Amino acid sequence: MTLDIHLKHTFPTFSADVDICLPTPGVTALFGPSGCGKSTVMSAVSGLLKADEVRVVLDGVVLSDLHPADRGVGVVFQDGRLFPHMTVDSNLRYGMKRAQAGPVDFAETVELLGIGHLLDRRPGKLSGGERQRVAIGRALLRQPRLLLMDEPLSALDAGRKDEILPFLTRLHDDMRIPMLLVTHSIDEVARLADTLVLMRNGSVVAQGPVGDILTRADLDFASANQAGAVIAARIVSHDPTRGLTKLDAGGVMIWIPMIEEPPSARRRIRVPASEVSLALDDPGPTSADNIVSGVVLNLRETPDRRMTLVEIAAGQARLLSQLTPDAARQLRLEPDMPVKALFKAIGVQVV
Ligand SMILES: Nc1ncnc2c1ncn2[C@@H]1O[C@H](COP(=O)(O)OP(=O)(O)OP(=O)(O)O)[C@@H](O)[C@H]1O
Repeated sequence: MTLDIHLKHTFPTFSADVDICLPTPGVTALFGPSGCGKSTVMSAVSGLLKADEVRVVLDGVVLSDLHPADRGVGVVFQDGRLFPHMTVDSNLRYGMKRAQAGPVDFAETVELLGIGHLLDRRPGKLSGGERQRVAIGRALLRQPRLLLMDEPLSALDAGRKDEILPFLTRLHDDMRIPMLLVTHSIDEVARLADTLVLMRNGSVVAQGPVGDILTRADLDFASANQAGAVIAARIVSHDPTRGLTKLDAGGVMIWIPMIEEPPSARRRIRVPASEVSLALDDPGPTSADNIVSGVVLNLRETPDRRMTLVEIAAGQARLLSQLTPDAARQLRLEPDMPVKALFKAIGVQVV
């Protein structure tokens, strides 16, 4: 099943020409610099923007042929936009009035978002994080076919983000509603998205599974020090004596600092490129808890020539290593070369 978006639109100083095909359900992140057209895509999908040319097809239903109110698209904005004169409970129920019957249940949503204790309050008496959770709840209770979230966390400080991210992760895991998420944060992408669409100047530069796109050495994440592998992993076992947990990440065994999750639990990990060193042979005693055998897929020097990015295939996983160009020359790296990727357990982020 897919969500297909075809969009052409020209503003006086900007044009968008976008073709996106996404798997559904799942979370897709639209990512790119300010002004590249992310919100324009969202507005065209919701029908808020009457685009010059637009076709949006969700699982065979041509949404763009429908009136915006009939599209079944839920939208969550940066600032929540709750009705200030209504309690949280009435804000939530407002969404339900126009909704068709659907799988989203009031009690479950309240529980999922942790807002049960807020039902009698008005939005003015909520924190930013609480307000955003209510806004997400209201959008969900409309039983949307598709949920659009335009920088839902960007108005919040780090503490509030940490408060709400686990709820979004649960949304991702528990609800099977396809979601489009605009974000500037690679951390949010790594935590929440399955698919990543990278935009620049009104067009799509790359789209595909998050793990594939973030490890591509030819994209610009590296310049911003944001490059790294995102890998779906399964917990294999714990080693309490070493204080480490072993994960199976696409057939590659990776050690991380011990976490309290039962074996078989699934977690995503992110291995930043800056954490990964390379060697040609087994390095002997080292502080790297992980020594992963792989093969160089490709390498690229960044335009400012300050670093070389090396993409490595290891099992089903892709790793990315960020080296100085000098180190890459010393190793005489080239595609198809076998290498060892070295990184510490504490360098791996569990997201
Ligand atoms: N209604 C409009 N009229 C004229 N120009 C517009 C309009 N809406 C957006 N634009 C222009 O289109 C371009 C893309 O805007 P858009 O909001 O889609 O970018 P964005 O990637 O979402 O940016 P940001 O990350 O800053 O939110 C910008 O140059 C913006 O000025």
